[in-house]
Amino acid sequence: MAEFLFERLCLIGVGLIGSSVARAARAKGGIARTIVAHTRRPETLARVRELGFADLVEADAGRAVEGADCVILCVPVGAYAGVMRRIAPHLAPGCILSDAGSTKGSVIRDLKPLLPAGVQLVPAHPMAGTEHSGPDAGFAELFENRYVIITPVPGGDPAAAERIAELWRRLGSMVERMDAETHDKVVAIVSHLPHLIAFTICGTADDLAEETREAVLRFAASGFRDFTRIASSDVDMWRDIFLNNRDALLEMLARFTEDSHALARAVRYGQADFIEDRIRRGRRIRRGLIERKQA
Ligand SMILES: NC(=O)C1=CN([C@@H]2O[C@H](COP(=O)(O)OP(=O)(O)OC[C@H]3O[C@@H](n4cnc5c(N)ncnc54)[C@H](O)[C@@H]3O)[C@@H](O)[C@H]2O)C=CC1
Ligand SMILES: O=C(O)C(=O)Cc1ccc(O)cc1
Repeated sequence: MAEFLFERLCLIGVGLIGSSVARAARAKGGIARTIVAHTRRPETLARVRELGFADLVEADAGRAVEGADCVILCVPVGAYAGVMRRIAPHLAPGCILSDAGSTKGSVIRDLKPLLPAGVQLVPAHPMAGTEHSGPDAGFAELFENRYVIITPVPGGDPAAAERIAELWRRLGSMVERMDAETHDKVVAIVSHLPHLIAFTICGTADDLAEETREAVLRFAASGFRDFTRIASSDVDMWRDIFLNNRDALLEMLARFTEDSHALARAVRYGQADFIEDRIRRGRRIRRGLIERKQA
């Protein structure tokens, strides 16, 4: 067996996710002989050097990917096409190009047409994260016991997909395979819609505080506080997710809106059974997650 899974692992973007991959790869060992990190901004470059989770830090994206046998894009999904145009001429034949983006249909749409011959695309999405961003926010244990969804591209090399699966297993994750369309629907309901609701409810409460000139937010109880954690997430990342998972997100929002109207109707007409049933369902789902150690 080879000493390392990859000789040269290049991370394009080393915020929460990219820096956690680097930290976890270092901590686990045997994953990459050399870790190269690319960041655009000079301040981040200096900070990444200081943090020391990469062997090489490179300001030029093209130079960063040269000679890499695995490149992982860890930037907001709206930046993919631009990044790909810069790196494509420098990708080595035999290289595996993967990513950590939260949408998958758009990633395949933006990367596949620019893929050089001999480079394999293996899109992936770690279902792990926090509301924090930037290279200081990452930690080696982030992917431990969390799912990673791989969405292999039609006609892609199964051996390349297996190497990316192996990478994530070695970082501590459980790997599932899914087509991109199913992935986008699943994450629209479990991740993207909850964020949309959190951003919205915070705005609604803020408007109310202004209107009543009362400190509504000062008395925020724990339910609201939980929403504010989610709503404090990174602006660029979430703008790009919403714009790049538009259809699935709008479909889930329409279903949610219908269901919330049904509950509103039950409240209006005093239908206690209906209300109780909805609350019980929520409790059941939470219990299920706790039993599976996902909450
Ligand atoms: N934050 C989270 O909880 C999770 C995020 N993801 C996905 O992972 C990716 C990275 O997210 P995070 O690490 O959380 O974001 P982050 O904001 O912590 O890091 C992103 C990094 O990319 C850099 N960047 C942005 N545009 C760039 C460009 N055009 N060229 C080069 N660098 C650029 C930023 O300066 C930043 O350092 C995103 O696609 C996101 O959707 C996936 C799972 C969880
Ligand atoms: O912090 C949270 O609650 C998250 O939901 C983290 C997260 C954000 C984006 C993803 O694509 C996956 C996980």
